[in-house]
Amino acid sequence: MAATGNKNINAKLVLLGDPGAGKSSLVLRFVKGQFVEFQESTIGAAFFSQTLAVNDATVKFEIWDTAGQERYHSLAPMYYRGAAAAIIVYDITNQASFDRAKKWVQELQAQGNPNMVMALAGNKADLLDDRKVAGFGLQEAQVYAQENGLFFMETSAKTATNVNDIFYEIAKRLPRVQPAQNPSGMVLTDRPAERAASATCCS
Ligand SMILES: Nc1nc2c(ncn2[C@@H]2O[C@H](COP(=O)(O)OP(=O)(O)OP(=O)(O)O)[C@@H](O)[C@H]2O)c(=O)[nH]1
Repeated sequence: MAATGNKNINAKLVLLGDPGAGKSSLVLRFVKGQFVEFQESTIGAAFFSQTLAVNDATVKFEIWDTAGQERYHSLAPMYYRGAAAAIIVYDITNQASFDRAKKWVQELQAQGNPNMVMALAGNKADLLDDRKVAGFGLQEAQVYAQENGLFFMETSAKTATNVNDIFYEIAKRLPRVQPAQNPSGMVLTDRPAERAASATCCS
C-alpha cells in the first residue's frame, strides 16, 4: 500500500475558564512537564507551542492561554476566533468555576468556529476530597459534556493526571484535510459538436 506520507497539522488551541482554575498550570505541565504551587495569574494571554505525534500525523499546537479575570473577557474572541480547539477549564472544588465554564461553552457555540473541537477539563482532580461541583460533580459534568458535544476529562496539573491525554484526544479529533480526489476547480470544455447540434435542433 502506498504510504500517504506524514501530515503536519498546525492547530490553534485556546484555554478558557475562571481565574485560578488551572489553565496556565495545565499548559505548563503539557509543554514543560512542570508544576508551580503558586502560579501567577495570567495578564492578557500567553502563547506556547507544543508538537504531538498522533497516528499518521504530527500536530503542532499553537496554544493561547487566556487570562481568566473578567476584565480580560473582551479580549477572548481574539484568541478563540479561528481556533481549531478549545479547552474549557474549571476547578472541581469550585462550583462557580463550573457555572462559568458553561458560559464559555455557550459563547463558543454562538461565536466560535463551528467545527471547533471542544474539551471540558475538570481540573485539580488531586483535590477529590474538596470536590465542590457538589452532589453531582463528575456525573453532572459528564452529562453536560455529552449533551453539548464536548469531551470531558478530569485532570490534575499537579499530578499530571490526564494532562497529556486531553491534548492527545484533541489532536485525534481534529479534522484531517483530505487529499484532493480530483483536481479542484471547474473544468470548462469547449464542445462545439453539441453547440452545433443544439443550434440546428429545433429550427
Ligand atoms: N492542587 C492543584 N492545584 C492546582 C492545579 N492546577 C493549578 N493549581 C493551582 O491553582 C492556582 C491557579 O492556577 P493557574 O494555572 O494560575 O490558574 P489559571 O486558570 O491560569 O488562572 P488565571 O491566569 O488567573 O486565569 C495555582 O496556585 C496552581 O498551583 C491542580 O491540578 N491541582
